Order: sequence, then C-alpha cells, then structure tokens
Amino acid sequence: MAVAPPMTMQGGATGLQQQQQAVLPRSSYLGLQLASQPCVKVGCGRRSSAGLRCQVSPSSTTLPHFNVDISGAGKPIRSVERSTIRLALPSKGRMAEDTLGLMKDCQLSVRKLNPRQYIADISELKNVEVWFQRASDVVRKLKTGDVDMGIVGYDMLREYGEDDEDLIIIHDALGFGQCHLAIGIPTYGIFENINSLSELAAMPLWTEDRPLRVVTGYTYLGTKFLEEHGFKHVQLSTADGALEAAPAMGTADAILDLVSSGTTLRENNLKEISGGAVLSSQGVFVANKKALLERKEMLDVAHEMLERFEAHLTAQGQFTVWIEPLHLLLNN
Ligand SMILES: Nc1ncnc2c1ncn2[C@@H]1O[C@H](COP(=O)(O)OP(=O)(O)OP(=O)(O)O)[C@@H](O)[C@H]1O
Ligand SMILES: O=P(O)(O)OC[C@H]1O[C@H](OP(=O)(O)OP(=O)(O)O)[C@H](O)[C@@H]1O
Repeated sequence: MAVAPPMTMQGGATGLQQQQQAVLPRSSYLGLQLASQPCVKVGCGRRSSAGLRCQVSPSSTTLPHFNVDISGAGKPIRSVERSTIRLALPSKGRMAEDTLGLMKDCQLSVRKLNPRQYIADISELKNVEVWFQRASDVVRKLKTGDVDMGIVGYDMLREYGEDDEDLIIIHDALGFGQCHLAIGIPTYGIFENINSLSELAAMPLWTEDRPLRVVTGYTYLGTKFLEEHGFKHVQLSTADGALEAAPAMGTADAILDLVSSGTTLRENNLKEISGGAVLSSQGVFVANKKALLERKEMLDVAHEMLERFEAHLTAQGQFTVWIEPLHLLLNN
C-alpha cells in the first residue's frame, strides 16, 4: 500500500527528505495552491482591485445604505476556543454524494445521529466533528477558522477562497467532480465565426454603453480572468442556475459556467472557445493553515486522512507525481 510519508511540523531534514524522495503514484501533492492577489470588496459586488471596468451586478438584492455587515463568515474573526477538529463536507448535490463515497471507500465511517442534522462523527477519527455545509460555506468557514479542514470542488475553493493564503490544499485531486470552468458563447448569430477568446475580446460591439454581458456564478474568477485577457467592457451578472438559457433569452451574451461532458452547452446551442477555459476542477482536500500550525492533533488527523485517500486512489490506479511536505508548506 503506498501512502504519503510521515509528516511532522518539526520534521526537519529527515521528514523533508523522506517526503521529497517519495514518488507516489498520482497527481496529488501537498501544495499551497492559492496565489496571493487580494480582491477589494466594493459595495455588494465582488470586484477586482486592478481597475478593470467589469461591472458586477448582484442578481437581485440592492443593499440599503445602513451599516449591515454582509460579509458574514468572510471576516477574519477567530471563533471560540474548542478542542474538537472540525471537518466540513458538502451538504448536498453531487459533491456530497461523491465525498461520502470517498470517505466510505477509505473506511472512514461518517455517522449522522439523525438524517436531518448537519453534524456527524467519524468512528475511526476520534475528536473529529463533521459539519455538512454548502460548498461556498465550506470555503468561507475554512477561511475564518470556524472549520479546520474541508472537502470541496477546486472551482469553489478558488471562487470563494479569493486567493486567501490561509487556505492550504492538502490533496488536489480526489478523483471526483471533474469539470472545468469555461466561457460559453452562442454558435449562431454574431458569434458564429468567433472561435477564440481573443476574437471575442476584439469584437467592436463591446463599449462602455454596450458591454459584453456574461452571466456566471463565478464573479471573482470571472472578473480576474476577463481582465487578464484584455476585456475592457464587460458586465457580469449572477444567477443561481440554468445559466445556459441566458443567451437564448437575450439576458446575456455569454456564460461562464462549469462544463463536464459538454452536453448542456451543446443542447443550448452554445460552444466553448479556444482560450476560454478558466480552470480545471475536481474535489480537493483543504485545511486552514493556522489550524495546522497551531494544533498538532490537527496535523495528525490531516495526515491520517491523506494516507487513506492516497491508499484508495493509488489502489484505483490514479497516480501521484509529486508530494510536497506539509511542514514545508506551513513554513512558507
Ligand atoms: N457537470 C459537472 N460534472 C462534474 N462536477 C461538477 C459538475 N457541475 C458541478 N460540479 C462540481 O460540483 C460542485 C457542486 O456543483 P452543483 O451544481 O452540484 O452545486 P450545487 O449543489 O448547485 O451547489 P450549491 O451549494 O451552490 O447550491 C461544483 O462546485 C463542481 O466542483
Ligand atoms: O457539461 P455537462 O456534463 O452538461 O455539465 C455541465 C452542467 O453541470 C452543471 O450543472 P448541474 O447539472 O449541476 O445543474 P445546476 O445548473 O442545477 O447546477 C453546470 O452548471 C452545467 O450546467
């Protein structure tokens, strides 16, 4: 059974060398994946700090001008001291199912006392509380330290993590939820001959008064991506689902959404374009860096889970190419 080599926060050269030499058969590594590019929050939209002209229209809410804190769990407030280790798992949808499937395959028995409860335990991991949360909240609560570890799609981690340096990816390829986030445009009309992102950006139609309208659930990543690719006049709007309908309805020119088989795009007469993929995603195992640094028992649990994930994924024939020592990451 191939497992990740032992990790220790004070592991010194021995632990480091052991881990650098370990060539585990799979594309996982213990990596600090999130680059540090802070995002300035303006009003109720999430905007880039780099002066781009993207406008982010909130889907429906207009906030009143009094002092309401809408940042919720997004603030760096440390909650009450606790001795338990908290693991957040997706509460619904395909990620919930796949995550529980992985835990089961790794002989980690997630036991809910009551199916309506959002808390569970894991009989093999003492002192660990499981909290079921929506994916966006898994990330938000990891950022604030309200939970210590979580499993979530990489897309959600990047969107809601907003490049927070306190988030560490312990395993970046859990083998489920594979998809990519990409621009989709109509196959017809003015877009018929547009096949690349640069062609889309260069269309003379887009002006301050008539920006390219993109509907997405990924306004943070979308704004950054479009800005980095030379789009000057863009208006992002959000919707909770069925984004693929927006171009045909005339409410958007393009969408930025997840694509897996490509069926949904095709069925709605939309296409991907060259250079239009923002990121590839699958389930990842993430931790709060401070929690790992401050609590030895947390490191032990992270290590134990990682070993089990690796053993399972290796048995399935998925391969690691590099493993970076956790204590080294923590020192970064
Ligand atoms: N078509 C897909 N194929 C594979 N994975 C996907 C696909 N669509 C989404 N995912 C992954 O599953 C995650 C959850 O997507 P899903 O659409 O199930 O969310 P949801 O249940 O609507 O989430 P929310 O909690 O925001 O309502 C995504 O963040 C992504 O990582
Ligand atoms: O490329 P495909 O295999 O067609 O998958 C892509 C679709 O999957 C996701 O939606 P999902 O099915 O989760 O429904 P949702 O819109 O309710 O999130 C995503 O938002 C796309 O619409």
